[in-house]
Amino acid sequence: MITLALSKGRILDEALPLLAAAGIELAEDPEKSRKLIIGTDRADVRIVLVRASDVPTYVQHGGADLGVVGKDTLLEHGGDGLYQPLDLRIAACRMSVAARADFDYANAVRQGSRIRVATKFTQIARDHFADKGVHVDLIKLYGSMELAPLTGLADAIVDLVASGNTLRANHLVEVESIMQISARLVVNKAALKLQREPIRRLIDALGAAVEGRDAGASCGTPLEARA
Ligand SMILES: Nc1ncnc2c1ncn2[C@@H]1O[C@H](COP(=O)(O)OP(=O)(O)OP(=O)(O)O)[C@@H](O)[C@H]1O
Ligand SMILES: O=P(O)(O)OC[C@H]1O[C@H](OP(=O)(O)OP(=O)(O)O)[C@H](O)[C@@H]1O
Repeated sequence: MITLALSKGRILDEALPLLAAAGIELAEDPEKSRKLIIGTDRADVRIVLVRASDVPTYVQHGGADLGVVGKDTLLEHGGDGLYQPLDLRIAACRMSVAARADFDYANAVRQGSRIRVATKFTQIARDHFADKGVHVDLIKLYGSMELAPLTGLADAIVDLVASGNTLRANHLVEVESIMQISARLVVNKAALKLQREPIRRLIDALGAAVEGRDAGASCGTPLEARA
C-alpha cells in the first residue's frame, strides 16, 4: 500500500487533476466526506487528509509515504528525511514583504533601522533578512498577518501573495519579493528504498502529468507569450 498525504483546499483541488492524469481517481469526494483516509480506484494507493503544515511531519515520520506540500511549508519544516523529486507547479504564489504605504521600507533598510516584522514564516523571514543584513524583530503569528501593520503590531509582514487582492483590500503594498512558491511532491526516503518500484512509477506518472498539463497549457498561447 502506498499512502499519499494531501491537505484539503487549494492543494487537494489542484492535485486531483494531476492524480487523475497519473491514473488515480479518489473513491469519494474528500470535501464532502468526514473521512480522513480515502481509497482510490487503485487497490495499492490511498490518500490521507492532513493539515497543510502537517504534511512534512507525516511523510518524514512514515505516517505517509508521499505528500504534496507548499515550498513555504517545506522550508519552515526543514527537509530532513524527505526526498523532493518533483515541483508540481500547483498552488503557485510568492513570498513577499509587505507594509503600509506610509512606511518607507527601503529607507528603513538603508538607515539600518530595526524593523518589526510579523509572520507565520519565521524561518524564511529570518534567512531572508539575515542574507540582506537587515535587523528585524520577528513576531510569530498563525494567520491574518495583514492585520499586524494596520494595528501597529508590526512595521511589515512576510506573507504569501498570489493575486494581490488581500494586500489591496487591507491597504498594504508589496515592497519586496522573497521567492516564488509552488507545491512539491515529497517522499519518505526510507519508503523509497523499501517500495522503490511502485513509488518510482508513481513519481514518473505524476512527472509526466505535470509536463503534459504544462505542454497543453502552452498550446494555443502565442509563441512570444510562452515562457
Ligand atoms: N493565495 C494563494 N494562492 C496560491 N497558493 C497559495 C495561496 N496561499 C497559499 N498557497 C499555497 O498553498 C499551500 C496551502 O495553503 P492552505 O491555505 O491550504 O493551507 P494553510 O492554511 O497555509 O495551512 P494550515 O492549515 O496548515 O495552517 C501554502 O503552503 C502555499 O504554498
Ligand atoms: O494575493 P491573494 O490572491 O489575495 O492571496 C494571498 C492570501 O492567500 C493566503 O491566505 P489564504 O487564502 O490561504 O487564507 P489563510 O492564510 O487564512 O488560509 C495568504 O496567506 C494571503 O493572505
